[in-house]
Amino acid sequence: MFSFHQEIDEFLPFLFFFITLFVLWFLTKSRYRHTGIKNLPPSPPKLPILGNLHQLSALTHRSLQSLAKKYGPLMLFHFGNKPTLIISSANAAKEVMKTRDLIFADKPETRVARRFFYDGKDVSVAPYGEHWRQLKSICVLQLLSNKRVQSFHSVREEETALLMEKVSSLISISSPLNLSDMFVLLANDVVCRSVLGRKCSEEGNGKQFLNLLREFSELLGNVTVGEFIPWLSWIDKFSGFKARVERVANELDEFLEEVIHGCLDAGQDQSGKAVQNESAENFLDILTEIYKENINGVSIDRESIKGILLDVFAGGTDTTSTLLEWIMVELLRHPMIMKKLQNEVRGILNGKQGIAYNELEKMHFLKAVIKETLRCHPPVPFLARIARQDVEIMGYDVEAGTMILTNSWAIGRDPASWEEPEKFQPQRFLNSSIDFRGLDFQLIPFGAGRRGCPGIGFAMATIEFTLANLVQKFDWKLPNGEKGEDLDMTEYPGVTVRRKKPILAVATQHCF
Ligand code: HEM
Repeated sequence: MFSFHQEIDEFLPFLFFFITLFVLWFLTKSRYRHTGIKNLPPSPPKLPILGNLHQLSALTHRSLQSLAKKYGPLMLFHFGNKPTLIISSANAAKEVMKTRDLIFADKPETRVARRFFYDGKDVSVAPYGEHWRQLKSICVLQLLSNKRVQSFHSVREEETALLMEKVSSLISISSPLNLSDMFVLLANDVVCRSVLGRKCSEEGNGKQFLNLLREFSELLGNVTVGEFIPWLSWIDKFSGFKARVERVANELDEFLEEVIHGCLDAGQDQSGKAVQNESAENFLDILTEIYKENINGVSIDRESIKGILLDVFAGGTDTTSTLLEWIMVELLRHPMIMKKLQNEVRGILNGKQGIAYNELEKMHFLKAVIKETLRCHPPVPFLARIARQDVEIMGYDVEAGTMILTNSWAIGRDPASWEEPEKFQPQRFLNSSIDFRGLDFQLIPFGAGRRGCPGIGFAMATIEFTLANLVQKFDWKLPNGEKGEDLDMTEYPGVTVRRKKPILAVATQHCF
């Protein structure tokens, strides 16, 4: 008989062999479970727990551009332990938003976005699927199609005329004009009148609404530790971030409830309530009809209505005003370009005051100025997506669930796509077919593919018309003899990146 010790002695080599096998199997398995893949994009070194979060500055588009110069146009980041692919070249963007658009048709669900957009019940962060498709097609057909955009022509004319009157009236007091504030008001009045048939800014809490939209953009663009490392979310509470999100979300909700109250609860016009609509059927009327009647089998609930309204108010206000602001900043920095633009616009209009849309079509330099501004200052610098399955991009493996951030700001300044990318040169577009509608991936300020912006036509109609009026009727310069080259170009972070300081300018009436 073997003693116990003898048994152990003989068994030990076997035990050792099996343990080694098990450890090897476990290590291999866990490695593949974590990466699941063979060829990952290059990554900057990361810290435990934080991952690469410490490498981001408040102006994330800039910090990621610098890192892309070192690590290449596809970089794998970890926000906490969340894998995030940063795209910084036109070719890689095309892979994501064209070649494999369907795989990347989902949007990341951040806590802040979920809170603001009623758990993805709107268009912009809704998961890809039937609900999103229905809401997006309602937005396009009922508000943003060419036909609808043309039907709001008189709204744009009236609001632009008001802006011109305001500029004229302020010239006499010869103090600088705050163009930033004027553009926010103009963009918001145009979108509110098109959507609701009335101006939000003229209602009791209208001014507060504009401030709320600004704060909303700032909070939505924030990268917080708690978002990516849930057990550290107490930091967001401690810093007051969570409380700010709650306050802004509640105040926005209150505002949206008030806005739709007239249509949904007060029996529409029958009650003779104090809701003054300009047209019998505006966008909100259509939304509420669908809500009540389930028209054509489409159904939306009250939260979806609020989500869509927030999409179009935010999409139509902050982005449009930010772009107008950057256009004027660049024109004031480049007086020769301003002069060339004025010559074009004044030449085509030949002293005439009103501007017809077919005249805008002839203003090629004006369109080039807008494109060049969108290249240098895309108001929304990141296009966010989620990989819905494992996929390969440009030879690299990307895991399902990876967040994709396409840095359209960096792509617009990529020397591989643009000559002298840091220079503001609208003439580069004069003999070029490159456009911003999502087909030329070196210029994607509106995104591209299924999740691309549906508001391009709406935004461009306002921007072209306003810009043509501003440069036709007035001459512009910086206040206090400030020189263009000294203008502070510091940006303010947010989901929309605008200039940190409002743009102040002095206008003089042009004599025809
Ligand atoms: C200069 C003006 C504008 C800019 C720069 C802009 C930019 C963008 C960008 C970058 C996206 C994300 C696209 C992507 O991920 O591929 C987007 C989405 C969107 N935009 Fe705009 N936008 C502008 C004006 C507007 C306007 C005027 C509206 C409506 C009134 C609007 C409504 C939307 C909506 C609803 C989405 C979500 C689309 C989806 O997820 O399917 N935008 N916009």
